[in-house]
Amino acid sequence: MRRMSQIVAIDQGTTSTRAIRFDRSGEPLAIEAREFAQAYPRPGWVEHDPEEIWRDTLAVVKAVLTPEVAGIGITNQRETILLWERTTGRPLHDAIVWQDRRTADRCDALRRDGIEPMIQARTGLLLDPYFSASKLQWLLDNVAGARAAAARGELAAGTIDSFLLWRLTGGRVHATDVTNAGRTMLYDIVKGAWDDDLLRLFDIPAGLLPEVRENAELFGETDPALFGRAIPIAGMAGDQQAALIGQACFTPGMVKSTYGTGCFILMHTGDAPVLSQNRLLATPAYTIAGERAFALEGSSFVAGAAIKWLRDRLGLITAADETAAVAGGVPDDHGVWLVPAFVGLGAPHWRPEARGTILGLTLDSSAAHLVRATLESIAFQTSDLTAAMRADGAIRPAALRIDGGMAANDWFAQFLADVLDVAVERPACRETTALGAARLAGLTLGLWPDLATVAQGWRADARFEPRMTAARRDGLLAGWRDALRRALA
Ligand SMILES: Nc1ncnc2c1ncn2[C@@H]1O[C@H](COP(=O)(O)OP(=O)(O)O)[C@@H](O)[C@H]1O
Ligand SMILES: O=P(O)(O)OC[C@H](O)CO
Repeated sequence: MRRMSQIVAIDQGTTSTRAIRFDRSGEPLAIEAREFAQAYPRPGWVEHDPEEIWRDTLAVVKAVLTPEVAGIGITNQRETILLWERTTGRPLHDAIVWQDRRTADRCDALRRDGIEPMIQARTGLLLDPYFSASKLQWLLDNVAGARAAAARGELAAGTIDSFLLWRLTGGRVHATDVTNAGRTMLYDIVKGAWDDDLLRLFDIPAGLLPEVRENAELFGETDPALFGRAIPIAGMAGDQQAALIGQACFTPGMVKSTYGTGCFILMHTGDAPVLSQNRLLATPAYTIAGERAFALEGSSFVAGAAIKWLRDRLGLITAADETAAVAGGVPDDHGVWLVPAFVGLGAPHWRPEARGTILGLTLDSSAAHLVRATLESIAFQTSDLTAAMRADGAIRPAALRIDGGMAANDWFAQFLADVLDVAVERPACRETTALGAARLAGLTLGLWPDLATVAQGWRADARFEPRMTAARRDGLLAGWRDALRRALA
């Protein structure tokens, strides 16, 4: 019999569902991906069809699965929430996606009631429709029959990890992990438990929620009817925390930034949460073998989504990877500024009502200037987040480790290093999020003995040193602040 020494990671992201098979050295051997539909039923609303996500998950896992696979790790877009029937597994409604702003008024009302300090102290989060709690309350209040069925104990709620785990185990396991629980706004990250006061505040019956587990443990086994055998599901984490693990940021002060649909920068802060004074989030980074780690997070909602918008809505490019050459083909942005507040602004502003803004157009502004301004804006947003981290006491990191779809863009990576005045490193394995989920499952199954061994497996393939003059950097950042002020006005 061949040795089972490979792991399949399921990476259920905002725009695609992927499965990647990794070998014992953390090398990706096979990858299968499916893009899926984004539904925008009203302005500011974003939904996903859970059945489509499930079909894609099955298809991508089947495409990469071999007899050598010892286990599965799951990582997922965070906060996105749904309700399903316990008996049939049938979702009651489309999943409400993390970008969805429909509960902005509810969050405003709670802020006016002075609830935010209590929420921050317990959950590390700030009052914003981004998190799951107000979305779950919306589902219970607006889907016909949902509240009554929940009261009868007929429903389960969960983030996408939890839904996939339920389906993969044939409806036997209703669990989540500490990183996903930490994004619901219903979980006390210090006590490590669902919070009764928050459940009451959002009117959510405790019986709806999954059991919360550590990140590297046996969550269950796949229903043999799905893949022909029972495969252990041995690791789980939200995608940004999985990327932190895939980037081997295991010691306080290490920092990674992921540029997928949005941009999420996480700094390891050790074994206790650091509550931000500068509108960042404190969030569980991972719990492994009883050891808890926390992170300080800056979340901005739009990164690659802006590139997708240039391609799909404006038609200025035909493929995302054209943007590097287009931006590099003009000497500067020609005074064009874009503030990518397409779904409001996340950290450190938290303004759900803000909308995208373009400034500084003249008759000789070109498509290339707008493409360049879009890439620049994503680096400027990162700069605002690292400035907030410094204001919270973080020391300047030795380097910023980047990943996600946009990290492939050399022009962007160089501009980011220039604007931050920090070296930017890109790992050899670009599928960092999936690698993190694979590492978790491999730790459970004994493929890797500990985090130190995992850290030895991290390699950079490119390093971008800052080379912009301070005067130019300061000028650009002053221009960005002015554009932001106008977008927020
Ligand atoms: N070379 C590139 N330059 C800029 N953006 C890119 C490039 N390649 C991919 N992207 C963007 O990255 C995003 C996809 O990244 P990915 O990490 O797969 O996202 P997600 O996990 O959120 O679905 C897309 O929005 C795409 O527009
Ligand atoms: O789909 P991504 O990779 O942009 O990640 C989404 C985040 O988890 C949202 O919090």
